[in-house]
Amino acid sequence: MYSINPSKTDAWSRLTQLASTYKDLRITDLLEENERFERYSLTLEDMLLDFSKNRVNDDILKALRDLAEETELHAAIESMFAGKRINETENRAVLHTALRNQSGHAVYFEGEDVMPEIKAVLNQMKSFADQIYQQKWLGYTGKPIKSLVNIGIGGSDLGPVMVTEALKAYQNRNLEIHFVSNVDGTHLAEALAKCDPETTLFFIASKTFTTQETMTNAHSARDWFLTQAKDQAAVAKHFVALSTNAEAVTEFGIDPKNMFAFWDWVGGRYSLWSAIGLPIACAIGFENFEKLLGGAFAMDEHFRHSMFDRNMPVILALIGIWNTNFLGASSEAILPYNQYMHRFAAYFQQGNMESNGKYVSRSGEKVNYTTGPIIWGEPGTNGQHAFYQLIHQGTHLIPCDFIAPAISQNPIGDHHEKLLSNFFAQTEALAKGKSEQEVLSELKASGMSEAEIEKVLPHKVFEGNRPTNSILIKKLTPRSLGMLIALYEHKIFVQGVIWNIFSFDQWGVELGKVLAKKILPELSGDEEVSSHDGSTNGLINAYKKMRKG
Ligand SMILES: O=P(O)(O)OC[C@H]1O[C@H](O)[C@H](O)[C@@H](O)[C@@H]1O
Repeated sequence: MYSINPSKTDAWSRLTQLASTYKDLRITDLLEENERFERYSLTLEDMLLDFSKNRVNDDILKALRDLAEETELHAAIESMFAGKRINETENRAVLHTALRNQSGHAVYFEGEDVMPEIKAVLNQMKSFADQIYQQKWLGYTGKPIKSLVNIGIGGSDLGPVMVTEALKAYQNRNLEIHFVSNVDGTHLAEALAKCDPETTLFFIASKTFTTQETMTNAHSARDWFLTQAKDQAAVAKHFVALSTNAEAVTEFGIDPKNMFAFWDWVGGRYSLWSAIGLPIACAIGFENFEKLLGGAFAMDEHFRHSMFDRNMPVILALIGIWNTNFLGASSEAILPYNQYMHRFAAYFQQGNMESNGKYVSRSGEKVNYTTGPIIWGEPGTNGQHAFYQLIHQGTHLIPCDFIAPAISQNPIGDHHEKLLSNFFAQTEALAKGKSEQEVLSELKASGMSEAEIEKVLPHKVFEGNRPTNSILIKKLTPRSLGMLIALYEHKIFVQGVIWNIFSFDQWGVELGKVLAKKILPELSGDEEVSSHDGSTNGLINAYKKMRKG
């Protein structure tokens, strides 16, 4: 892939100038512009993206689009969809979009259409998911499966957890689903305490089938199962594997018939669309899983074919770049006003931070600009009572995405109106703030003394001018969720292209893994350890003393 330093482009110089020309741009003034909302919002099906509450105007947006042109975003998009090996440091293509390609057209990788093998796995998933969803799959004693346990971590956990939680309204409630990711035995123990081996099905989800946490949990789960079942042959009815590594799956003892394959051109954090999505399909039914894929496909088409000025992922990405590189934001909050979406921010924490948390450019040099922001968030309104204080009055600029469905799946009294009134109020408050004059007249009207007013006044003033995007969807359905996820995936992709980094590798997670492997044998026995730095030796030796009880 080509390497273009964005900071050397004409657009970047212009954006730097614009940041100084427009340093006093106020969102409230911008919102006075004629038809700002109409011009600064986009719709796709039932999804509305309002980006009008940002510190951007037409000049800035134009320069941002020029930046996308100069960094050859068009070509990059085509390279991804065309199955080029854009993940260069792992020499892999990036084709999660093929997994949800419902166009009926071929997708080629190295001259071969990948769609037949994708369809074959989807069919295998369908027939399995149907049996689980309809509770026709029987365990070794003839009882139907009731508990589903997904054992996986990172991309083999966060996507399935986030989606099954988000789509709980579609779940077969006779099934219980548990997710075990942490190698902390507590995670497995607590899940197994709710399960009966006769009616439990384990999904061992690992792209590589070598991840320490997952394999440890998988072996312990199998031991737990066999303690009761006592028959190796029973494993076939209770363990399935979701992986790219057929050899390791067979070695673990899972029947190849019970393996659901995917391919090395599916990145872990982009894998919920693949066999990794099997627990989702089992929980909500395969038809709903297909609708999820369909929503993502609709966003893929929009992303691939829309002009940059009408392109939701591109707009979100460009505004993010403006906030990060020209307004100095280092973090972004994702705030869904929907309790079902409580793992959405955590999911995109991995999506963003593993993808764009890189300081080395595509040509191998250290970058001279900021790349991926820190991503975090919690559902509204809970966050309002926890961390919004800092977003409103802290010293950091934290651009926020607010997401909400118009229709609740649980319409109780006026809960939803109350929820939505907070959703609208927060973006308004963040933009507008509260001036000294407003606070002053309020305090005067309350009858407060001059001295008291002087004391509290500065604390009650809100500068405002905090940028937000609002995403409204009609209802949280498999389709709209699919669209939303793909929207953020493509935003991350666009930003990685412009920042000139490789978004699809994750070498940064390796070092700690390697060191942990080295330390593990040192933890057995009571001998003092001296092979590390003073702090690490001290900690290990203190641990050895403490564990004696
Ligand atoms: O699916 P697996 O091969 O078990 O990998 C699970 C996870 O672990 C790795 O360390 C990566 O950081 C993640 O991107 C990946 O999703």
